[in-house]
Amino acid sequence: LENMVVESSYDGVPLKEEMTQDFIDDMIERFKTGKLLHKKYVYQIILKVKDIVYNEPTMVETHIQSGKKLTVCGDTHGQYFDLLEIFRLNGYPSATHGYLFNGDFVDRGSWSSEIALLLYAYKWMYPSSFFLNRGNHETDDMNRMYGFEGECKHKYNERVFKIFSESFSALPLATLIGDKYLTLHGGLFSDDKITLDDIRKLNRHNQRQPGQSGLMMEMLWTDPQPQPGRGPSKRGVGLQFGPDVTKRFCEANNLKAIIRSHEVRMDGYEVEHNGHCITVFSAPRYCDSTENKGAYINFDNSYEPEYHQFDAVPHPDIKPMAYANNGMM
Ligand SMILES: O=C(O)c1nn[nH]c1-c1ccccc1
Ligand SMILES: [Mn+2]
Ligand SMILES: [Mn+2]
Ligand SMILES: [Mn+2]
Repeated sequence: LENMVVESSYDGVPLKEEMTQDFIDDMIERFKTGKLLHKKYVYQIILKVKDIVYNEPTMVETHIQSGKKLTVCGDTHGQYFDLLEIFRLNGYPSATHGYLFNGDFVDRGSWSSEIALLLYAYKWMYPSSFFLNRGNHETDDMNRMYGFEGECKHKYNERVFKIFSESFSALPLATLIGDKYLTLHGGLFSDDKITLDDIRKLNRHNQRQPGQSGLMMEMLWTDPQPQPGRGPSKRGVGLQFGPDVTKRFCEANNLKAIIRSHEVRMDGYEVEHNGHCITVFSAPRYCDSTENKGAYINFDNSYEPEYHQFDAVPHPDIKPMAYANNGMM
């Protein structure tokens, strides 16, 4: 990596030892116009963020200091122009304005590498106020089927996908906000006795992919249901959990609510389970087809959720799944 040379013909801002606002600003514009980053910088960003997130706990804990803000976003699914719309409406990430992206950054939408690299650049720039939870689409099986692997190979090369995959396996699985809100991509568990400590103690590094059972799979795959108790998942993996499951979990762990994503909501968000289960989804007009809004949630140190909805914005004429290989390899 060190001895890779960036040709003098490369027209982008250089990246040296540290991430800079200039590099990020230039990157945002390059991606808007269909340009790529130099592979040297792509490797550098992914490997740096893999190192940062690898050393974070499986459940990251953060508190919001007075005068600061934290915005929680859900699935973005490669919809780069809609991600920029969030920043345009709500403010770009900064030292006083943190963001938490709650999984499913990639797949489906055809600007997945742009989203992943921009989120990673911000994680490098603001490692203690910019947070990333792993989603079920930060996994090899989904990336093979739903476009991210094909997009990486088309725009960069196979090695870029491989190191993205390694970085996804290093991502935390949950982030606790102010000891009050547990954020995770999917939802709760088949076992009522699971506590925050069990999540803290989960060693995510000895299991790269979530598999078909266990705590990691359930955190990335489960969905809420209106009926009490537990039910079968419509997805063929995981389960559905009812309002009583959520109530017991929040009471046992002194939480106000869980904040999860993983499912489209027509309003971009939905407060369910008597307020103890919040779904936030940030990919408006999902896959250019569902007429859903996107949403994000702003918190300050009052820890009162402030819900914001937003609409999809125009994007260059590249369809969703443009680089998917329809499962053939
Ligand atoms: O791609 C999606 O919509 C999605 N987002 N989270 N999980 C899924 C999904 C899609 C197909 C099959 C199973 C899960
Ligand atoms: Mn605390
Ligand atoms: Mn999703
Ligand atoms: Mn998902």
